[in-house]
Amino acid sequence: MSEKEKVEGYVEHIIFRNEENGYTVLNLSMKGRELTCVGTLPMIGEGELIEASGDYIEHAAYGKQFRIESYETKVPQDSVALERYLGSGAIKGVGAALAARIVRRFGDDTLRIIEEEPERLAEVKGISERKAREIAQQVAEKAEMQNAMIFLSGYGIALNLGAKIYQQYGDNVYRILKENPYKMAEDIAGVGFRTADEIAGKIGIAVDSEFRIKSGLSYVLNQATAEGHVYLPEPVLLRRGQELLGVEPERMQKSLQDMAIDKKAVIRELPAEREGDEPLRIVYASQYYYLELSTARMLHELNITCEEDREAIEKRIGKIEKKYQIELDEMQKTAVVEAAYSGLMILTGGPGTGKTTTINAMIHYFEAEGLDIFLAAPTGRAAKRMTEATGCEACTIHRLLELTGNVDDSSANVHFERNADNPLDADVIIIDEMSMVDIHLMHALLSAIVPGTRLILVGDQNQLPSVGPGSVLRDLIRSECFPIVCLTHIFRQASQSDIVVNAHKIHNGEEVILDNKSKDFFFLKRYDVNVIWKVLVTLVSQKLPRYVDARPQDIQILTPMRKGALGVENLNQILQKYLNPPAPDKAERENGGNILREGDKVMQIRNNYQMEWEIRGINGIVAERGMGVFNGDLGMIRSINPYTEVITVEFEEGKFADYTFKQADELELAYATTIHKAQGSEYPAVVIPLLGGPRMLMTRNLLYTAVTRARKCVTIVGSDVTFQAMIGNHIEANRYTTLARRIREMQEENA
Ligand SMILES: Nc1ncnc2c1ncn2[C@@H]1O[C@H](COP(=O)(O)OP(=O)(O)OP(=O)(O)O)[C@@H](O)[C@H]1O
Repeated sequence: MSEKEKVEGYVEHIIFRNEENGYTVLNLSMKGRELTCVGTLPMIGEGELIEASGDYIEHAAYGKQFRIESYETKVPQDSVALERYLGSGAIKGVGAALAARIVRRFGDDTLRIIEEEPERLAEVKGISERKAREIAQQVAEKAEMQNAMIFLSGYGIALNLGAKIYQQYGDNVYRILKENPYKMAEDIAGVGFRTADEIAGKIGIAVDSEFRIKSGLSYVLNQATAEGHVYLPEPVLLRRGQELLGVEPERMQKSLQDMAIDKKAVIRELPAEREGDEPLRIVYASQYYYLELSTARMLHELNITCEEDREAIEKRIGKIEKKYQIELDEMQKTAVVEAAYSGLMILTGGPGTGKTTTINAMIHYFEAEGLDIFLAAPTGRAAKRMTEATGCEACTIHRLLELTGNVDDSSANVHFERNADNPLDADVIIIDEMSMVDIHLMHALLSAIVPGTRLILVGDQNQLPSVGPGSVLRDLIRSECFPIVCLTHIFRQASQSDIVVNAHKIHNGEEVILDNKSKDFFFLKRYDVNVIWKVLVTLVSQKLPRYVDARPQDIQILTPMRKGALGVENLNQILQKYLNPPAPDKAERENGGNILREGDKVMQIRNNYQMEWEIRGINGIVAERGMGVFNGDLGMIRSINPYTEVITVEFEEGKFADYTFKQADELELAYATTIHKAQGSEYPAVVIPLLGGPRMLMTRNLLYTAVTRARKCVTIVGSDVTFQAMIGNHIEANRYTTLARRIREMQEENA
């Protein structure tokens, strides 16, 4: 390895800094000479003196630069530099003028005074004794932090991570790292088991250390929830643990017991499936055990029967049918009766079986009773669809529960204003698209509902399960503890639609005829990726917009995967190239390796409840303002302004939202999206490229979800073999959950 070069100088100017990873470009002033340096220096401020080592590199555009690998800040020695350092903003409450006065008073002795006799700073006009102590403390803290960073970098910890670790532990950092670096995985966002394990390896923590095993097992349980499981069977946990840690199962079992004693894990037994077998031990990360348990308890409490006269209910339904000129079939009527009777009821059914019609009848029924009804769905798009279908305002469940604070994609760490202390003030709550609700959200929802409020849960249990852990809707149905109405009849209008008919066939594993005689279901057999790409472009840009009378951006390509030739990432590159190529009048912005360009179709990829939008009328006058752009919302980039660093996106209904360049990572090109992402959404026309893929992914369920996203037309482009294989592939990624069991236990206990 070549000898590292060393440079020393003052940070003259910070040219650029990426706040997320601390990557910084700065000008270093070195005895009259200036040098551009680059590197990870998250905490360095202008005016600070640093000694850095690294090497010189030649950048194609910017010329000679110094690449910093490691550095140390130094306290400046001469009074001019010291004045600069103190006044640079590095010390809170000391500006340039005050720094000048301090240095004028103490000259070259300034530093010694600050370190050894800080009370004397009060001799300077404008500095009280208290402030003198504060300044001294800050200087000392900076020095301590510097030492900690040097210590951490000794274990290969990058500076930005080091800063986070130091922020969390302060002076305890030395003790914690030497004793149990795995604690970091629990305490610090961005440090997982693997990072902690790597550091532990360098520190020399034993492979079979208790801390390591416990942290590893917690990590495995956590990973399992990311796959949708709520618990793991002990043998699965130990096997995965062994793969991760390289430790024998017997050794891990002991740690597992300790975790249970420490309430980090809960161990339970499931009765053996076959007589004579041992019961199966299962392990939960504690919070999930209690999530299920209290969800089951709250469901049980809501599950009451209202005192209503069946005949009177049916009479009222009759009146509604007359008034709204609908004729409900027997099952639909039963659903409305059950809804009137029950504290909690479930309505399920596939596409076109009349769920929406039934919801509408329920709404009319309860409205006629003078009851307050709230409607909600798990995603913004699903809520919008519910609003359109019912003519009543529906919102997201998060909004219903008045989410506050920071939102990430998981529902795990969010705070809701509506909860057990401040429950929802409604007589009836109807939730649509229940298949997308995970155990966290269900728990939060139930916490905000008091017995006496009717809860009606509507969904299609054959859609893909929720992204988050649990399979709530299915478990509720499986428990057989609640009134359920399952609609199965496909109504006349719906039965003329091959989308609906084929969706049911796919679900039942029946053969789908691909003769292209349909008006709304097409299959284009193509087996060459290059050809498929071309077909997709023509379909989206020319054929389908005409066929379904929609704009090209309303045609949605849905693909099973993110990676690969027909994955989201690649398809978006190709479609962008053809549908929205670069042009001199179209501004662009690079975003995480991709280009965002004026005219691009984009998707918001996380819920942002704080994002402001406005609907602009003629002449740009604002007609309406609001907040919130949601995961899955689709829009078009209308402008990119490099000077104000703003990207303006027009979402559906003419809602304009301004993104700063920093917020651009909430946007993704959306010519193609994954089928998973499209859950709960509908589009006029859907195009599905299919050409092989992993068997675990290419399931009947996935195809069913994709097909049922289309309102007017489905076109599948690719291999009929893959298509048929998907219909035949009924493996469902089984989720380890015990909600149904807990519900039944709750019912038995209270019987
Ligand atoms: N009782 C009924 N009599 C006649 N037609 C009906 C009846 N119920 C529903 N329909 C018709 O069947 C079609 C599908 O109904 P609806 O939209 O309520 O079903 P859905 O289950 O919500 O479907 P999807 O999940 O696909 O939105 C609609 O055209 C609707 O008008």
